[in-house]
Order: sequence, then C-alpha cells, then structure tokens
Amino acid sequence: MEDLKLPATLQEALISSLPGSGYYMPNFITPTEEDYLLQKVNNVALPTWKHLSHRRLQAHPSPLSSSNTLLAADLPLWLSNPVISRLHPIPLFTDSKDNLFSKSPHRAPNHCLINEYKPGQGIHAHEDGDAYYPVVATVSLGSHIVLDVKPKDQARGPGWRILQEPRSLLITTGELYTGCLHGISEIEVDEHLHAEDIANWKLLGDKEAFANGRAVRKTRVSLTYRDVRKVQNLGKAFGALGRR
Ligand SMILES: O=C(O)CCC(=O)C(=O)O
Ligand SMILES: [Fe+2]
Repeated sequence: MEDLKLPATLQEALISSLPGSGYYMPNFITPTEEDYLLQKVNNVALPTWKHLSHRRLQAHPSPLSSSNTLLAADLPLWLSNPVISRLHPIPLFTDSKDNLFSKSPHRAPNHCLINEYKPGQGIHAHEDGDAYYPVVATVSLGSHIVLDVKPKDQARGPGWRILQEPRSLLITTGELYTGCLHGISEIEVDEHLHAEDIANWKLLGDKEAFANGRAVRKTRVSLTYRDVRKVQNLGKAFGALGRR
C-alpha cells in the first residue's frame, strides 16, 4: 500500500517565506496515481493538444471562449478523482468548516489546464488574470520543476523560487496570485537548489534528491485546477430562446 501523509489542515502546508498565500504538499498523489494520470493525459486524441512554441497544452472540459466564459460541463472523472476529491476535505485550519474553494464562485474547480514541458521548455513570466477566482491548485507529474515568482512591483524585491517535486501539489492564492508574476525558465538543469534559495525547502518530501543542489529535468506535466468565474449553460440559453 502506498501511504500518503497529507497535512491535517492547509495551514500546515503554508510556505511561510512567501509574501502571500502559497501552500505546498509533497506526495499529494501516489506513484501509481501519477502513472494513471500521465496515461490519461497522453492517451487523449492528438488534436486535444494545443501546440505552443515552448510547451503544449490541453484544456478540460474545454477551452474558454474569447470572453473568458466556460461552457458548462463536468470535468472528466479522472481529473476529479483523486485530486479534487482529496483536496476537498482538507480544512483551512483546525476546526474550520472552509476548504480552499469554499469562497470561490462554484465552490470547486471547474476547469483544468494541462501543460507539458520537455526539458528546456518553460513559460514566460505572466499572471493568470481575473477569468479565474484567484486560486490555482497545481499537481506536478513526471518531473520536478522550479516555479519563479516575482512581485509585479519590482521595488518589493527579486522574488522567490518554488521547487515542485513530482506528485506534489502547489497552491497559489491571495497576494501570490494577484500581486506577483510566475514563470518557468527554459533550461534543462535546475541549479542552486538549497535551503537558502528555495522558498518551500522545509516542506519538501525528499530533500536528499536535491542534495547536490542540481536536478536534471525530465518531461513534466502540470494539472492546473481553477474555478472559472463565468460559466454559460447552453441548455438554459436554448431554453430561454424557446420561450420567446
Ligand atoms: O505548469 C505550471 O506549473 C504553470 C502553468 C501556468 O502558469 C499556467 O498554465 O498558467
Ligand atoms: Fe499561470
């Protein structure tokens, strides 16, 4: 049996050295679940992938419209379970009735963007913007990667580096979502992986794997779960037309 040791509350997973709210949980899924999810990601029909110059991506249940609206549909079961079902019961803090998505418009993620990066690929510094409620929960599959975070206001300093191990969950919300940019550099080897350089060092699941301060990247897939604010229910839209 592959045992998971999840924190009892989100507070226990807080990356305390960051300016706003970031949470990190190593080993959020098991190696068996990681294999299963990678198989699901890789077995989609080829046109599901959108090819960008430095990564490729899938959007589930579908891409957003040009007005950032999601057509109402459920996430596929393999994206809900085990990730959302495991995150849902974790309270914000002891005795809290709230979880990560309690205050989001749909009280749960309704969208998942899946990115794939080969070694040497990445994503330029950007913000995710207000199409989404400001919470992103990201599961990493297949490889570690380093997320670079920097304040939009450069006067507030150069920023932070978050090391995401394979099978980990990273949550960015609050000031980290709204006040910072995030990106992944286009390199094949991550270096300077030390306690002083990595914001979530204390929370890592396997510090030994980074003992020499460097790690060669493999292909990494990220499942990024969000709650899209605007959802359009086509059934209802057609119903309204029919009544006219
Ligand atoms: O792959 C990641 O962890 C980050 C992806 C990202 O920033 C995005 O999809 O907006
Ligand atoms: Fe992003």
